[in-house]
Amino acid sequence: MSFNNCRCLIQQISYKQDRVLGLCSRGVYVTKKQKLSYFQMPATRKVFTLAMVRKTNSLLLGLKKKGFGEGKWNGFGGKVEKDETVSEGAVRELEEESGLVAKCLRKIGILEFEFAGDPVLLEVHVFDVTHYEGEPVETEEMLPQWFPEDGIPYDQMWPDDILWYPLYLKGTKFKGYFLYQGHDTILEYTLTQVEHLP
Ligand SMILES: Nc1nc2c([nH]c(=O)n2[C@H]2C[C@H](O)[C@@H](COP(=O)(O)OP(=O)(O)OP(=O)(O)O)O2)c(=O)[nH]1
Repeated sequence: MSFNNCRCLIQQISYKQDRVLGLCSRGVYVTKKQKLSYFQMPATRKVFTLAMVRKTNSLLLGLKKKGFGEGKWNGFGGKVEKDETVSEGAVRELEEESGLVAKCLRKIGILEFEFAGDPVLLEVHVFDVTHYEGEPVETEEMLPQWFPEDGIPYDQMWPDDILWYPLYLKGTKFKGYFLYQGHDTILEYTLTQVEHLP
């Protein structure tokens, strides 16, 4: 375990006799005495998939009709279940949410999301899908629609999307970390191009 699991905002205040060292990304004030035990506590990690479906110069997005991310346009995906691999989860979620059956998946990114005050870290594996069978259909969760690559509705999407879509669209693999306050504000982030992904 390392201290990297916890990222501190520079917000130093005094707290009783002990000195508060920072406000952890999980929204908890950390004192010197608490530092070791708290910083060594890893976030609960949940693994998700996100399938990006593409054809020439167009991208298929779905309007999320309910649940997490409701009202936002996004790729298709969800939680990976215990008895499946990440790729199997990506294929299953894409079919459940859009009716499409992926014939070829290429992993293009890994994104991590934390929300201040929430101990859960979301690990999202992003896949490019250019070969598939079927036609997109509206499902309980998503309303699919094709968008031209130069007309992506970023103002109705997660705020991080406008940062990493350009890498995805030019075929660059990437890794990113985003710390959110609520669902609309990015407090801090890192985004890097990588050669290989696990
Ligand atoms: N583009 C984008 N996608 C995101 C972000 N954060 C985030 O979780 N996602 C993706 C990952 C998943 O594909 C999806 C969330 O999955 P979900 O909550 O719908 O999962 P699920 O269908 O298994 O959940 P459930 O409703 O069945 O409980 O949103 C983000 O900031 N940007």
